[in-house]
This record gives sequence, C-alpha cells and structure tokens, in this order.
Amino acid sequence: MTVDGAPTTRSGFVALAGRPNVGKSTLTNAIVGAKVAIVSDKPQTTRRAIRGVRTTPDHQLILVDLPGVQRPRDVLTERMQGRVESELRDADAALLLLNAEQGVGPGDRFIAALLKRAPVPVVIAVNKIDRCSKHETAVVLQAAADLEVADDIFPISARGGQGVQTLVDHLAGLLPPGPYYFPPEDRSDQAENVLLAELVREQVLRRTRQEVPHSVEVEVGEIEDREDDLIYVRAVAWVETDSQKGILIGAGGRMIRAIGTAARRELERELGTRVHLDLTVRVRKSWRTDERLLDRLGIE
Ligand SMILES: Nc1nc2c(ncn2[C@@H]2O[C@H](COP(=O)(O)OP(=O)(O)OP(=O)(O)O)[C@@H](O)[C@H]2O)c(=O)[nH]1
Repeated sequence: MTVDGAPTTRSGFVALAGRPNVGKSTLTNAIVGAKVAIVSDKPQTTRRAIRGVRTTPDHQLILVDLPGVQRPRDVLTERMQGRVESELRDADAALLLLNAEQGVGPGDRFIAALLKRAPVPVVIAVNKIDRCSKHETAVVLQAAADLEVADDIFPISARGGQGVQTLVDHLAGLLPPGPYYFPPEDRSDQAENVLLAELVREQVLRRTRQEVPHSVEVEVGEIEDREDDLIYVRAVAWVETDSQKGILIGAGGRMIRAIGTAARRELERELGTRVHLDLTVRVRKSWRTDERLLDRLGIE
C-alpha cells in the first residue's frame, strides 16, 4: 500500500524461452492456472507466442510463451526467431527454462547467447527436477550458472508444482509498478480461433504420433452460433504431402473421426457449450515457406 492507501500493483511481460519440450507450456499452465498453452510430449508444439495472464491482487504477470528457438533453417524458423527477438525487446524479464533431465546442451547455449543480448533481467528455471536425484539437479544448477546469463536460478517441477511459487514470486518482483494490462478475469488474449485451432492441433498430434511430423497446422476459419447451445466450428488441418493426408484420414476415415471426436470434446470444454466441428484435411505443399499462409495462420 502507498501512503495515501492506494494499492501499488506491478505488471509486465515475462518472455519464456527454452528448447522444445522443456516444459514451457506446462509451466505456463501452472503459473496461470488454466489451460492456455497446449501441452504435448512432441517437441515444438508451440509455434505461436501464446500469452498467459496471471492476475493476483498485487501483480499481473503476462507470460509470452515463445516458440522453440532454433537456428534459422527455413522461413518459418527465421520468422520465429524474429518474433523471439522482438518479444525480448518488449519484455520486462526473460525466463530461460532448462531440462534437468537432459542437462545443458548446445541448444540451451544458443538461447542463452540470444538472451545475453536481451535488455532485461534473465532468470533460469531448471525444470523436471522430479526426474532427478539431488546430486543430478545440483550438477545442472551449476551448469546453468556457468551459462553466465542469469542472476537467479530456480529448480522447479512445472508438472508437480515444486518451486513454482518461489519462481513466480521472484518474477513478480521484477515487474515494474503499473496498472494491469488486462481485465483480471482474462487468462489469455489470444484470438478465439487461434486458441481453438491449438486445441484441435493438440488432438491431431496426440493421435498421429510419429507418423505425421510437425508439418501439421490447423486453421479455424469459422466460429458461428448456429442455434441455442450449439456452436459450429470449421477447421482445416493443413499437411504437406498426400501420404500425410492419408495417415490423418486413416482407413475408412477412422483416424479423422477419432481426432474430430476428441477435438470436439476439447472445444466443448473450452466453450462450455455443444460444438459441431467440421474438420477437413488439405494438402498444402511446403506451407512452411508460404508467407501468405503463415500470415493467415497468425504466425508472425
Ligand atoms: N516429469 C516432468 N515432466 C514434465 C515437467 N514439465 C513438463 N513435463 C513434460 O514434458 C513434456 C513437454 O512439456 P511441454 O510443456 O509441452 O513442453 P514445451 O516446452 O511447451 O514444448 P514445445 O511447445 O514443444 O516447445 C510433456 O510431456 C510434459 O508433461 C516436469 O516438471 N516434470
């Protein structure tokens, strides 16, 4: 409280960086307390910067869940990297997530080098400590310190919750004083169709496992109130080859029906109403290099 009794709030942006699969989505959900970022055991699920908003009486912490940072390889990853750099410029702090199970590798060093140039304080969280002994964790904490990028390093388990509160308290302390950016009830500012597309994509990945790589993108074109208590959602799953399309559709359409049913349930849970999901599969050869499609999909 200030002298005149008005509450002092802190608010700002924390840019979350880390190799694919380190647990960025799981941590985002743990911090925000809702399912805003999709979680999958496949690397590189998160292509868009998905923001989660945590609001408490004294702070609003806006997490920017960065796409997996990689060396530029094609148009998509160059764009992703551009996005990472601009998010860092606009952030109040950066959080580098490491995987305790895997230790510090070249990918982590690459991101750390990028973060060294960030004009904001950098914090490291070493995740998945539930999978490691105390000694193994200590070794990774030391390797994290040796990156010489962060002043503070926190061991956590995003899945189990261990250490998450301490980390959040520290991050909140790095935010500048200021009013809230979003209404307190908001947990994500994503356009609804992007969020729904992520939920559908999660089901596609879950069911197709290794067979269909990360070349699947989902676009939600239409969300329409059809009648009381029923929302019509039209989605297209874009793949790169005819054989991927075949896998997604499956023998006699079994796979696409299973994906559709599971995705519809997720959408119903999200929207709190019955959903009619119209899901089609289309082939778009090398969409990764198609700037116009990337724009339409909201990948900047
Ligand atoms: N044991 C354990 N597993 C975890 C923990 N945090 C995340 N995971 C698992 O690690 C896998 C990847 O987690 P995600 O949250 O999807 O990782 P991500 O960094 O968002 O991945 P991308 O979006 O692909 O970059 C999932 O299977 C999670 O359940 C943790 O603290 N402990």
